[in-house]
Amino acid sequence: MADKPKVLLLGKIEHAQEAWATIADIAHVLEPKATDRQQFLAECRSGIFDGVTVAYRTFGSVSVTGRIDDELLDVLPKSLRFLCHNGAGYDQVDIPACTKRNVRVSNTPTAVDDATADINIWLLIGAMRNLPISMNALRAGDWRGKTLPSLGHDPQGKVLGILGMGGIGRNLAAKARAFGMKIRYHNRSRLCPDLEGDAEYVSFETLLSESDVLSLNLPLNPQTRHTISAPQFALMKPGIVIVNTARGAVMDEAALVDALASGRVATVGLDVYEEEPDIHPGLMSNENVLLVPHMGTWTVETQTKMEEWAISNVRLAVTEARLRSIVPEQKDMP
Ligand SMILES: O=CC(=O)O
Repeated sequence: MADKPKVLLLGKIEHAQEAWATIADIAHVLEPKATDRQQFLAECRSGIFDGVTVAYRTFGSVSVTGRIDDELLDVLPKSLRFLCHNGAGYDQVDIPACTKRNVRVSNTPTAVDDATADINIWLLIGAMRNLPISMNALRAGDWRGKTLPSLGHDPQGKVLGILGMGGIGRNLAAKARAFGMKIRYHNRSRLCPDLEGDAEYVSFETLLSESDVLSLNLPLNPQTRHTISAPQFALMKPGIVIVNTARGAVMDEAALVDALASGRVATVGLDVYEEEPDIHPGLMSNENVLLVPHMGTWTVETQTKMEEWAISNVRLAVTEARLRSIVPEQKDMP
C-alpha cells in the first residue's frame, strides 16, 4: 500500500463507483476530514497529504476547500502534479496559479454538452413563452392569474445569438435549428465550416443588436467576467430574451435587474448566478425571470458520464503521467 501512488479525493463519487474502484486498485486514496477551508488548510499544513500526485475534485468540494488559488496551492503537497476537475467549467480553479506550480488541470468537456443544451432550450422556450407568471399563479391556486399573462413568442424564424460556440453552444445550435431558429454566433475566433454549419458568424455588437434571443455559452474567466453589462444591454433589441446556462458572473446581475426593469430585456431564463447559491433579490422578485438552481448537468446519465470522464483523467495521470483533457490554457505546457 505505502508505495502505491497517492490520490486525493476532494468531494464524493456519487455514481461511477465501478470506475472509481479501478483507481483504488492502483492508488492509495486519501480524503480530507475538514469541513471548511480553514480546517482544510490546516490539514494540508499538517503534512497528511504529502506525496499526493493526483487530486480529483468536484464542483461541490469548493464548500470545503474554497477556490483552488495561490493560498491553497501553497499548502497543498509540493508533489501534486495533476488536478482532475469533475465539470466542464473550471472557474473555481486559478489556472495561472496551477501552471506556475506545474500542476496540470483537466475538465470534462463534451460530457456536459447534451444535458446543458437541453436545459438551455427549456429555459429558452420557457422564457419566450413567459411561463413563470402562469406557473406561479397556478401554484397559488389562481389558474392563469388575476390578469391574463401577456402572450409569449414562437421560436420559429427568430434569431438566436449564441455567445460562445464551444461544445454546448454548437449542441444548442443543433437543437434550436429543430425549432426553426436562425443561428448567429460570436466567438473569439470563427469556427471551421464543418463546425459552423449554417450558423452565421457575426461581430459581438451585431450579435447584441440583432438577436431576438441571446444565449450565453462562454466560460467564466477573468477576461469574460461581466461580458454583458449596462453598455451591452444598451445595444440590445428592446424586448430581447436572454438565457444563461454558463456561469452567472459572465453577466452583471445588477445591470440585468435594471435592464429587466426598463423593459430592454423582456424575459430571462437562468440556471447560474453570480454568487451561488445566493440570487440577486431583483431577480427573485421579478416574474419575468425563469430560474432553476444550476441544474444544467443534473441527470443520472450526465453526472455518471462526467464522473467517468474525470476518473479517466485520474487513471491516466496515475498510470501515464498525462491527462485526457487538459484545459486549453495549459495545452502548450511542456
Ligand atoms: O456547470 C457545470 C459544469 O461546469 O460542468
